[in-house]
Amino acid sequence: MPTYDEARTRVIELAQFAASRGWLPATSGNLSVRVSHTPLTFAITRSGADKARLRPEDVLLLDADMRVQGEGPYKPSAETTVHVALYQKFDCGSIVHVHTVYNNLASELYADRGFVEIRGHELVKALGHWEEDAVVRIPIVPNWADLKRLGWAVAEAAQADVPAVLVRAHGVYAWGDTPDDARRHLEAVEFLCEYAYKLHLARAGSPMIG
Ligand SMILES: CSCCC(=O)C(=O)COP(=O)(O)O
Ligand SMILES: [Zn+2]
Repeated sequence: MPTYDEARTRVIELAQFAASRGWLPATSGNLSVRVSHTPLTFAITRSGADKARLRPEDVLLLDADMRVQGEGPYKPSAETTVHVALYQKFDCGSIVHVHTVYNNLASELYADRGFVEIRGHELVKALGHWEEDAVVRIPIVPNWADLKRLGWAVAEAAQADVPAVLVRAHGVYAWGDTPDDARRHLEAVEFLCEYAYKLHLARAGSPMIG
């Protein structure tokens, strides 16, 4: 388990990676790394910070009741409720949340179905699915304005074998045992959302594509 200082550094590295891809526009997104299991503590970005330019003081140490440990002027992410709900459901070590055009488009396109389905695509291996002809369903939940409700909804929809949940017309939460795992899962889900959306367009434009 990392120390708070190490977890802060990992959070900043994750944010720099996501920002380099344009996945944290206009101060959106929040990122966290677990520091301890029992009791749960984790390092998470402060609310409203520009995640592309995080300073160490923009990453706060919190407990399971979302109380900031230590002194300081900053409030934790407004979406800390989702991080706590996921840490409590899974034994994961890191959670990343980003807003992108393709995860928004895929969530909107398949909102009524409640999931984005990926069939027989190589990149589902990055999500831990190595079986032949794997079918992976990434759940979609409504974008509840009540953030406690959003946290419950994401945790309820989250499946142990698919490390991501889409929030309709908002963004995606992805997680993993380590910050590197969370990052890999995020990259795979972003790729697959773009693929699912473009495949839908291609099929609509050309009945030859099955
Ligand atoms: C300007 S983005 C709206 C809030 C949001 O969805 C988000 O991810 C960032 O919220 P935070 O409180 O973590 O800064
Ligand atoms: Zn958000």
